[in-house]
Amino acid sequence: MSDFSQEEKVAIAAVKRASILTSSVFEKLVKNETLVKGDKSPVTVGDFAAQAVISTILHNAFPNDPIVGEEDASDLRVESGKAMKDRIVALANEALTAPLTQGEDPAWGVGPGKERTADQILEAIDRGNYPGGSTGRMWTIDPIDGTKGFLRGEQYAVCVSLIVDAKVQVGVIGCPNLPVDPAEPSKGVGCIFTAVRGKGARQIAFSSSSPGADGATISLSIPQTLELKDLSFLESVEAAHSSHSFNDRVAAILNVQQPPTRMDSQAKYACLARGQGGAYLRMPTGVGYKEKIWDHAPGEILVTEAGGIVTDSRGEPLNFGLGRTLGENYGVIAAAKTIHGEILAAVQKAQNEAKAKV
Ligand SMILES: Nc1ncnc2c1ncn2[C@@H]1O[C@H](COP(=O)(O)O)[C@@H](O)[C@H]1OP(=O)(O)O
Ligand SMILES: [Mg+2]
Ligand SMILES: [Mg+2]
Ligand SMILES: [Mg+2]
Repeated sequence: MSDFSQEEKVAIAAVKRASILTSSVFEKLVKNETLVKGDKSPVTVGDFAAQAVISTILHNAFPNDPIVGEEDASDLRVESGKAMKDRIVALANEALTAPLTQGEDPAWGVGPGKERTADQILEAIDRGNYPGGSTGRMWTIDPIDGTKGFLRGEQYAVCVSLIVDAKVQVGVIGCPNLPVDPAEPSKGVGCIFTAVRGKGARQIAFSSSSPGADGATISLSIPQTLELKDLSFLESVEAAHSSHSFNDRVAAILNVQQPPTRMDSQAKYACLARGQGGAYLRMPTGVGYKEKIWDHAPGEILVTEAGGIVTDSRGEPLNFGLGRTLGENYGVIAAAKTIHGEILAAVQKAQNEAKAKV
């Protein structure tokens, strides 16, 4: 059985190249480079180009593995999408052809001379159309998680995971805008979080030449001594994505004294894994939205490997084998092992109160 070290290495390289791309796109993003998708959410040239880069690298390294990616290229295949398509092809090629860095293998389809045609870039984006399921290997890609945070210049994440028989085995999350050291934000931003099942979770600073090379890699573990009153719930910035008022009620039940920490994207899972906040609560707003597997698979393994527990509000593990979504939305509760049970009980109490009101 594979120890998944090669998969982790490839995923880190893919996330790093895509993160450099998205950072540079933000600096140059112009108004006509964002579209609104059918579900009203925004998508930028950065989302499409980053998915093309990650999909190309994964496909070169593991040609038989299917991919569940957030984006598809249909809006780029029509005449009105031509200008965006040209820009995306240029951005993806810039990222794919950048010089090799330590540990990268030209067989992954990267390095000078590895330009792709426009058709190959669109094909790479559309390779993310796998419907998911409960058996076999599959990768997930969320090229920009928290696109609204990205557009505000705040937190977003570049997210990749490998799922085998419905269980996440590898998760990698790039956070280009996240301080490397939360205690000293002036020290610089940009980190990659990575976890392999049974092998722990680590943070690697972007500035590091390669994992472990220069002391910029740290092992992550969630402190198990945090008291409930000192929690600061990690929650979405966007009130439409998870219920702020429900979290306020849970905080009151637990006598939490700190205000919540609002942040976009799976950076919330990453911060929890390195000891910030103490818990991540994501309860549905009641509009029937189904959570996507690419929005939780990397975060689930990262927090679990750092010594936390991730469940839904029934206390069940998240089910990554139901297709592209997690199925009916029972919310997400992630916290240190020592306090997860108490938070879960408070969530269920708040749910019962809400039910009694209707
Ligand atoms: N109504 C919704 N409820 C929950 N999550 C949503 C909803 N609409 C979009 N999302 C997704 O929530 C994630 C961001 O969560 P957060 O707000 O915590 O950063 C994104 O993947 C976003 O999708 P999208 O990528 O299409 O924007
Ligand atoms: Mg999106
Ligand atoms: Mg997302
Ligand atoms: Mg996204």
